[in-house]
Amino acid sequence: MRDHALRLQSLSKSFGRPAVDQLDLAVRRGEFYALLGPNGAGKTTTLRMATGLLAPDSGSVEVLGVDMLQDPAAAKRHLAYLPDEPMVYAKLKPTEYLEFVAGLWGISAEEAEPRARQLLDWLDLSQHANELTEGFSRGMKQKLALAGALIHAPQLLILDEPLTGLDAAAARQVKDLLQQHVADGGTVVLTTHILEVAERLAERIGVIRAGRLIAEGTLDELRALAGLGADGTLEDVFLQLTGVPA
Ligand SMILES: Nc1ncnc2c1ncn2[C@@H]1O[C@H](COP(=O)(O)OP(=O)(O)OP(=O)(O)O)[C@@H](O)[C@H]1O
Repeated sequence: MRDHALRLQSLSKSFGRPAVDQLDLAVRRGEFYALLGPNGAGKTTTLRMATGLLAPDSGSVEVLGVDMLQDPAAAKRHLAYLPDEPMVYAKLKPTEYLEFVAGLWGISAEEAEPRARQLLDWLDLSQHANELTEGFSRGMKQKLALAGALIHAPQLLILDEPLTGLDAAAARQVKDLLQQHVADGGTVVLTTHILEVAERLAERIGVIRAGRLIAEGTLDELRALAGLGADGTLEDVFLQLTGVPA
C-alpha cells in the first residue's frame, strides 16, 4: 500500500523459541509511531527485520510500497536505521564520517556537505566537526550516528532506543530533529522504555509482548483498551496491558 511507510505482515522469527510471532504492523506515511514492550518482547528483532538486517523466518516487510525481501536495496534507500548501540569510526572526524556514509549511498562529498553541516549544526556538534570521534562521549557518538543515518535524507526513520543515555540537552536536540522530520512529511518509528517520550511525541503507540502486538492506538485509545480513565498515564496503561514494568 502506497500510503504506508512501513508494513509488516505475519512476520516471524525464532531463535529456538519465537522472538517475533506472526506480527502485523502498519505505520502510515507522516506518522510518529512508538513501539513499546517489556525487555525481550521482540522490539529490536522486529526493527532488525523491518530494516533488512535480519531475515525473517516467514512474513513480509514493505517500506514505502517496496518489498524488502524482493528488492532490499530499493527498500533500504527509503529508510534510516539507528541501532541501540550505534558505531562510528574512531579515526574519522564527524565531517569525514558523514562524507564516508554519504559515499556508501552514492552521494558525492560536495553534494553531502550542506546537509552534513546542517545535521551537525542541529545536533550541536559543529564545534567538534574537526575532532576525531575517538574523543567523543557516548552521547556525542550517538548523535553523530543519527546524523549519519539521516545523511541520505530518507523518508522513514527507524530508531532503537534513540534517547537512552543522552543528557537533557542532547535528548531535546534529538527529539526536535525527529519532530521536524515528521513536520516535513517524514515518518518516525522508534522503540523506547522512556514512556514520557512515547506519551509526548508519538501519534500512535504499539505495545508488543512475547513477539506479538497486543495493543495499538492513540494514548486515549490505549487507555480505553486498558479500562482506564482519562487520568491514566501511559505507565498505568503499559502495566495494565503487559503486566510488567516498562
Ligand atoms: N541473535 C539472537 N540469538 C538468540 N536469541 C536472540 C537473538 N536476538 C534476540 N534474541 C531473543 O529474542 C527475544 C527478543 O529479543 P529482542 O532483543 O528483540 O527484545 P527487545 O524487546 O528489543 O528487548 P529489550 O527491551 O530488552 O531491548 C529475546 O528472548 C532474546 O533473547
